Amino acid sequence: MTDTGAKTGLPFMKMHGAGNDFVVIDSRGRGAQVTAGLARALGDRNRGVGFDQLAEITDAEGADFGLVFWNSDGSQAGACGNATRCVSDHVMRGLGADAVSLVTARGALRAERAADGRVWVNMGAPQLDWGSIPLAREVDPLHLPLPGDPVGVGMGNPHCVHFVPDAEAVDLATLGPRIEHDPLFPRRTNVEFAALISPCRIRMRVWERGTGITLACGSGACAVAVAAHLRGLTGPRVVLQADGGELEVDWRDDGVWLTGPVARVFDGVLSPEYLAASR
Ligand SMILES: N[C@H](CCC[C@H](N)C(=O)O)C(=O)O
Repeated sequence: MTDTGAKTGLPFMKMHGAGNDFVVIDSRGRGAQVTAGLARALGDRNRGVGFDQLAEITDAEGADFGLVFWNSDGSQAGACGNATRCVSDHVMRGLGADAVSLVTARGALRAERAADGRVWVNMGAPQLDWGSIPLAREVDPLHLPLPGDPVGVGMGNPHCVHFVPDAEAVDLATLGPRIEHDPLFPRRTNVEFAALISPCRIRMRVWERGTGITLACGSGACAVAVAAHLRGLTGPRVVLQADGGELEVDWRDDGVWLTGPVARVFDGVLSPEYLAASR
């Protein structure tokens, strides 16, 4: 019988990458455990555990593992760079390896441990055509027809990147949800505000679709780096200074590589009563 945690509860890990925080549930060998209802309940920072994303590790054919991502509003996300890095670190430790292959909604990805302990993931090529981002109609993603002349970038999930002189001066809590729900984005969007510090350093702040303001966003960092390079502001390699720490992005021929710190904070067990009430 599949273990659903009804008797013994459901183990989880709490992790973060540059303050972008995650609950991770390992469902390998027992089938999917997470529902939209459980994601919403667990995402509540008062009545659950609290997270920016919930990542569920699954079995995957032809790869070391699979990953499914949930936002705290119960919606799914096609990509999550920082959770991918955190979970890859955990799986590499288990395997005693310095590289792993994984599968997400985006397709096959690869992650590697760097000599300094940070974890790289190749997030794949950016999606730069309006249909794949996706946008509601055929417009130029490099100059979206919205206030502030933002750039649209898909990294397996949609991003709307604004370049501003001063990221601190942006009213993210007001603008973020307004742009997230703009009709130009049929699946809503993640929203970034970025200020150029130098040709290899950018200050960024992010409003995440389905979650709100977060301290960092890996796919968002990739989207900002891609947008900045396409606009001729930076080279292909850039450091992104998020609220919770630094991420580094290197846009190479084989994809957009993202690295940064990873941390496993604690392990816990969701009680059977909580699971019964939340699923
Ligand atoms: N924190 C994540 C991105 C979450 C994106 C999610 N909010 C979406 O709906 O696309 C990251 O490190 O890439």
